Amino acid sequence: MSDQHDPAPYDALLLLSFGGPEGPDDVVPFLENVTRGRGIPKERLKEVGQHYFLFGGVSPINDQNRALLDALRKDFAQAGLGLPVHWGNRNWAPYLTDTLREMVTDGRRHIAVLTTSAYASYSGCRQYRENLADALATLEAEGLPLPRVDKLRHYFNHPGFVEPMTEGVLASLADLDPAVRDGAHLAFTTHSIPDSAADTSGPATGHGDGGAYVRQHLDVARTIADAVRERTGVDRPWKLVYQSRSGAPHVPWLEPDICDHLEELHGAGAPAAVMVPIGFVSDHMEVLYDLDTEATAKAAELGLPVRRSATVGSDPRFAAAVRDLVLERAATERGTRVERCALGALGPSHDLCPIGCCPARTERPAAAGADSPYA
Ligand SMILES: CC1=C(CCC(=O)O)c2cc3nc(cc4[nH]c(cc5[nH]c(cc1n2)c(C)c5CCC(=O)O)c(CCC(=O)O)c4C)C(CCC(=O)O)=C3C
Ligand SMILES: [Fe+2]
Repeated sequence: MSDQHDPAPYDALLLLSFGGPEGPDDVVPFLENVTRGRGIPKERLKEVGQHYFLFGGVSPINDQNRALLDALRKDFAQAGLGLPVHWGNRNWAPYLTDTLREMVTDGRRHIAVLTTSAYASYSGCRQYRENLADALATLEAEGLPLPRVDKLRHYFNHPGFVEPMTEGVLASLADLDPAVRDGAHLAFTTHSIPDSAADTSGPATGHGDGGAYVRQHLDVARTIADAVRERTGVDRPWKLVYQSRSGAPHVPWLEPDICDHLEELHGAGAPAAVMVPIGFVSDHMEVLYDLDTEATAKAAELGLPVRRSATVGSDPRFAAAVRDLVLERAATERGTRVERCALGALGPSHDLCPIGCCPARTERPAAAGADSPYA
């Protein structure tokens, strides 16, 4: 971890997230926000709406972000870091534009941004950068001073993100019947995205073959599988699989789906499986419905014992990792050399997305990258 304690030049941290409905009346407008201009079939929207209604129209994601905010504030205070932490979303209140306006009105001028997506991809990275550009354009039109916004690097391989998940897998294994524990397979899971989006994820130099999105997930999966093998003395088979597919059926998305994978494992005689949601930062609806409800029901139907391991959520080690990322980037911005923590084989990700990183289908302004129209 970085031993610097100076957040300068930053005067605030912005937690930038997805947002979710907080009651039944929010569900349809939320889904309209998410899918505007994205060509999602009506049938899929109806189905996803039902997932939310099953939980009273409330996504857990907002409370999980509130808990993360608390954890970050507590961690920063304990470390003597006088950095205010704010929160804004892409798709629901508190909206990013409103939060950024408030921050600027309060005098914030150089803001570090943490997104609740740890990996490269259009949805997890550039789209947030586009949201930042849109918000800056609004403030500009309102005649407000523009802050500089710096997006913190992808943290998929930061020990504060990976290690709590490794412990989660160990806990899930311990929770399985000893008779099936050693034979349990590890099914690492993440959000499916279109093949085309995966292939163009990350810097242009690494495009093709699933791009940075797949490579980064494979690296985390291997790191966790290796650590679990070392800690348990058992070498378990593992695979990276996908969930939460949407889009039109004729468009190829990353496969296999977790449910198909469970079926295949069962067919091949696997005695049990642990589903490890490495693609997600908290137990939001994609975890609660797609894994804990749908995939778990599928496993029960098959008679395959499964457990779903924990996401980092507001784990204090994750909060400390965020502090490390802020201080690391602050030191870099000041021109100081600094240690950049990373597990696995890929090394620390870039600070500034290069031109052509995770391109959009239709090019739009994106902030906090080499192609940003803002300083
Ligand atoms: C890579 C990725 C992440 C992980 C990174 C990250 O965390 O950012 C993620 C997270 C999330 N996705 C979420 C919800 C939804 N995603 C949708 C649709 C889509 N996601 C996509 C990708 C991702 N999504 C894509 C390519 C689409 C197709 C439409 C498009 O190209 O934009 C839809 C529309 C209906 C549907 O088709 O499912 C919904 C409702 C929630 C909130 C959950 C809650 O409420 O608790 C979260 C955290
Ligand atoms: Fe999504």
